[in-house]
Amino acid sequence: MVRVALIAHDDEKPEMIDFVTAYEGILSEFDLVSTGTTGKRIMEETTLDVDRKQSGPLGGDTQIGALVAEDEMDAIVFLRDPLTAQPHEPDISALLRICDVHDVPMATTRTSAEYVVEGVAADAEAE
Ligand SMILES: O=C(CO)COP(=O)(O)O
Repeated sequence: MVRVALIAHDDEKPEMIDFVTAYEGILSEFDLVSTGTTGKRIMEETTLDVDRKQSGPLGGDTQIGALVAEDEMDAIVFLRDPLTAQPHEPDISALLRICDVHDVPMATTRTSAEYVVEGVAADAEAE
């Protein structure tokens, strides 16, 4: 099963909902994990089921980073707000870094999210 994390900062949550709605068919085949508020929104507004971790500022990015470190994630969609400083910036940087260390693809924009999700779906299909 393909394992994908879905994370969005507040300004990007509408974009995340739009993205997961458009890709609901593909994403419904995946094991999904999310930070707290993003996951709540996704479950309220789509039929997708996600494993909700803590909200980002309370450690959700760190929990997802731990899954990456344990080789339990195949891809991350992280729609970051590039224009607003976050109180938990060190946690966000740590998640980016651990994805680099383990070569786990991370998409930080809508278009890159489409490529990454389509790519991991195609890989799964080929296996
Ligand atoms: O802050 C976040 C990621 O850094 C997202 O957290 P929430 O999904 O709980 O809003």
